[in-house]
Amino acid sequence: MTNPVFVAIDLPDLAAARTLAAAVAPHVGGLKLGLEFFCAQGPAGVAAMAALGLPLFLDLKLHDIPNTVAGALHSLAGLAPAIVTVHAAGGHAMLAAARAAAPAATKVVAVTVLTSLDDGDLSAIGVAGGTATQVARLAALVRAAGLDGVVASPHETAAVRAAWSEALIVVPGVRPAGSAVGDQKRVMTPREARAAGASVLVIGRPITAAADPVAAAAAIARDLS
Ligand SMILES: O=C(O)c1cc(=O)[nH]c(=O)n1[C@@H]1O[C@H](COP(=O)(O)O)[C@@H](O)[C@H]1O
Repeated sequence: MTNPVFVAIDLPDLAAARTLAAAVAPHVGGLKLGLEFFCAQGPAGVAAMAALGLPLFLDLKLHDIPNTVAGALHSLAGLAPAIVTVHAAGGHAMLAAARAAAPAATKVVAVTVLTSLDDGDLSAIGVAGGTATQVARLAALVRAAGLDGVVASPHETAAVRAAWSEALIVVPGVRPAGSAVGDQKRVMTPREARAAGASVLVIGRPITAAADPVAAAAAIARDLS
């Protein structure tokens, strides 16, 4: 079975990112590059990381009017990432435009409710009903717009899987027992998240901030095998 872990290389420096990614590569299934790396290194940096040969998840969480999101995806097309992210809250037209603009081989997934938010945070931005209800609502919207899947926390993964069996469910908020939760609010262990139905586990600091990142990645891979 393929390793479901995409390690989040949240670093601004290309040399450091390459060194870390190359070291943990034997123990992960892919690399995730997000805003910290992209804002510092841009598409050229992404291409340099792609040269390491692992599947690449480009997490830019695009959220704008449909024309702009489509344009951003056209601009990224040469990178041909395995997965890209947009925000589900951008609405049906934006989601459909994103899918249409991305290369066919790129999976487009939409972030539902960030794993750093809880029910109180949602209420503070005017969303009533809690995280589970909001994730279910947005996952249905994402599916109707023709996307490949969603980003959701481990807490909502089983419900999304039950409602949408073929979805690519990308799951951050993953914490091996004993690792610091940090700014994440809806978390589970790697095994629990996979058992709930996750397709991809996004894991950053429990690997990258560990005293021994290679040992941390290897331990997670062993635990999942
Ligand atoms: O889209 C994401 O990858 C994402 C969505 C979400 O709701 N929560 C979330 O943490 N992420 C990303 O997943 C990674 C989690 O990193 P750690 O908290 O260090 O494991 C970060 O790169 C976040 O940008």
